[in-house]
Amino acid sequence: MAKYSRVSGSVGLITLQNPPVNALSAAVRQGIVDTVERALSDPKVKSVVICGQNGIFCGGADIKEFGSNMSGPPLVPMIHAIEAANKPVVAAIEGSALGGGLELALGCHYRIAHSKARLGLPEVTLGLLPAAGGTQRLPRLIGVPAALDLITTGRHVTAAEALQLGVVDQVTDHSTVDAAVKFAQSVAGKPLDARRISTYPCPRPSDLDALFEGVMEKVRQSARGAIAPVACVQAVRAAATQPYTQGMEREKELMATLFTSGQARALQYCFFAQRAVSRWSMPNGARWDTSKPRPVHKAAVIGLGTMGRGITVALAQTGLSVIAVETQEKQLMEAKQAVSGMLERGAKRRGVAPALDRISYSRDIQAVADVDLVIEAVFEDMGLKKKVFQQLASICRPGTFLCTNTSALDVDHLASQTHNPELVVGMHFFAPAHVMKLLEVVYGPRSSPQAVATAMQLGKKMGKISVAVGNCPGFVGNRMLKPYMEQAFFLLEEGATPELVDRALEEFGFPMGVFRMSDLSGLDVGWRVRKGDGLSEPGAPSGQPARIRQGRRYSPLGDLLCEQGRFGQKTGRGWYQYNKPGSRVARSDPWLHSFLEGYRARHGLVARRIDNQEVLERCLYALINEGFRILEDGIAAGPEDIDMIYVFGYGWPRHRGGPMFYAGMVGLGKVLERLEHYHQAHPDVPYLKPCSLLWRLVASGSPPLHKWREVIKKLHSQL
Ligand SMILES: CC/C=C/CC(=O)SCCNC(=O)CCNC(=O)[C@H](O)C(C)(C)COP(=O)(O)OP(=O)(O)OC[C@H]1O[C@@H](n2cnc3c(N)ncnc32)[C@H](O)[C@@H]1OP(=O)(O)O
Repeated sequence: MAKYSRVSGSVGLITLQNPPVNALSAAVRQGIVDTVERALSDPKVKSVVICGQNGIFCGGADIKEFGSNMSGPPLVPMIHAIEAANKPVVAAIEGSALGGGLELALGCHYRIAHSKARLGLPEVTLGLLPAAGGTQRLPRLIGVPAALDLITTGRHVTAAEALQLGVVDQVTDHSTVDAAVKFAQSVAGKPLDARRISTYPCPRPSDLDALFEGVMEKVRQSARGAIAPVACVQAVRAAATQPYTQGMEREKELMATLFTSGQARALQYCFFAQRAVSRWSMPNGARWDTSKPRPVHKAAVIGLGTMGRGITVALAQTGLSVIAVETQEKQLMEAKQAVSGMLERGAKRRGVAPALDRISYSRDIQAVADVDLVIEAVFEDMGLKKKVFQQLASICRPGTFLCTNTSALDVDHLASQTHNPELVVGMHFFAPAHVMKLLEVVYGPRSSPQAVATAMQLGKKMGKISVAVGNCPGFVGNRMLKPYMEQAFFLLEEGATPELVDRALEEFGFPMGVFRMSDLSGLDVGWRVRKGDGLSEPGAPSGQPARIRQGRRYSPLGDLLCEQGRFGQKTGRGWYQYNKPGSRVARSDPWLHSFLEGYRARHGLVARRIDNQEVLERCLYALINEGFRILEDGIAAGPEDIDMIYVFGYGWPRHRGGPMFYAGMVGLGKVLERLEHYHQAHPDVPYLKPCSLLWRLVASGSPPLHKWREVIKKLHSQL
């Protein structure tokens, strides 16, 4: 909808009305067409202002409409009609002007923005391109390199940057609508020919071919198989090389391919899933909308290793007072220096003052007595964590939330060390904690809804995508990683190389394959866990075959590498070799290849040819199968939670939507059939046995992902 009024005698004021972001739904587009026509035909109106209600200009096309048959007036002719108007039209931009919202503003003759407004063409993040003339008008207005940057990254710019680039004509700190109305009065009757961006020649850089080749190369590398960024470059190239009308044709043609693509569906799913995970629920019925978080002003971090330092930085940058505790003097000094450095670098990047004085450091754990919330981040050792929790229980004032940063340990067991287990939750950060967007908030059976709500809200304040999950070994992310890595090890035993497995996964879109990732995070991390689980020697009972543990197939390859001191990048050797310890450039290692050959020979294994499809099916379907088990167990409330954990924490390519979405795209029947096939071939691998929820979903006709919760509910009610 759009409201029309006449203000200051001669200005037609059109207000977009579609809360919460004034998205350009069919009704809004119809409203704009009608009100523009009305303003242009009213002889008393000399100029027009377009604004949005509730302090936001427009969040772009209505993404919810994309899946359905789009009705109502299309954007392109609507914007052309505005640009062609014989009365000046001014866009008054408050809040956001994004996507179709900015394209609408680019069709206006003038743009005035509030200093706090943000502008951008984020269509690429939804698997699309700005197809309402954005790829053709923006380069004509601000030049090809700047337009390429905004369109291929989708980044939002501040009003100040928009002014500097020439996207807007004026920035105000006061009422944008008042400023726009005044401005509209001042330009009434003035010639408009020079204000119609589509008529501008596109500035043609002298090194056009080199420029586009360079950008295309960069985009291909960072897009990891995403098609929209490539199409964006092609569309802008059309603006730079062809007349406007032909450029618009090219824009339309490219958009037609993107619009119906699986990647666009996946990315749009991610947009909504990212928001849906904040509406958490627990199996006991507690929910985000009925649980009130408690404010947290002062927090403490215990243990200043890599994780503790990152968490301290993230809390301080959020504006909290932080008490950072490390009992070892040397560690404390090193941590203080490292944290200050991280804060200073972050502040420099964001153009703000570093939050150094928000942190006080102490060697004495008693210093945390009066904080609202503690995050324990000591070494991943249950004995040590238990001791810390016992201390915290006696030091902290009543009501203090006690959180543990653990990647796999039993949160409930830690809660039992305190007098108030309802105040205990897990906060599983990902390294580096001040950079990575994911936070798993882990509730135990005794965690109170308020504790969960408080941790979720704190995560949000820290700029994290927080996902509430139940307590089980590995929670969601690491639990699903286990079958994925296990399959990768088995593939090596059967004839693959780390290079082959990694290449298949990287071509799928992961930034790093499983072995390069393992080298980066350190092979000793998994080794320690396997030792703790009694899997790796010497915990395993003597006399059992080397490749069987606890009655199932086991690959000791990772353990054998660790026994050789090959911990990955930090030792300069792992699944690959590196120039020196700490170096990041992985090189193929002939030693590893002959080690694998020797290993196979020792165990009577005959190497066979393994192709990309098998790598993907075995690694990914085993991981997905565990995802279904997690849903079945009620550890994650819905598939969106799992998908966002994988997209934000584990490098799952966003344009593939997350593992559960991907399973739906592949077809649940196909995933089931391939798992059955592999399980028949490897009956000693329980992770390959399709779980009952997958069977049930297939039996109920493979419903779309948004209907899975109904099937899960039914399954739970029958248990
Ligand atoms: C014909 C094809 C043409 C395509 C051109 C396009 O315009 S594509 C769309 C391009 N626009 C965007 O990508 C903007 C998406 N929105 C945002 O980035 C942000 O929502 C915002 C506008 C910056 C506001 O952020 P804020 O944090 O304040 O709010 P939320 O993100 O939580 O959003 C509030 C609710 O509004 C829903 N929503 C937001 N944008 C749209 C949209 N364009 N279409 C439909 N719905 C949108 C969002 O889902 C939230 O809804 P909830 O139900 O509360 O989750």
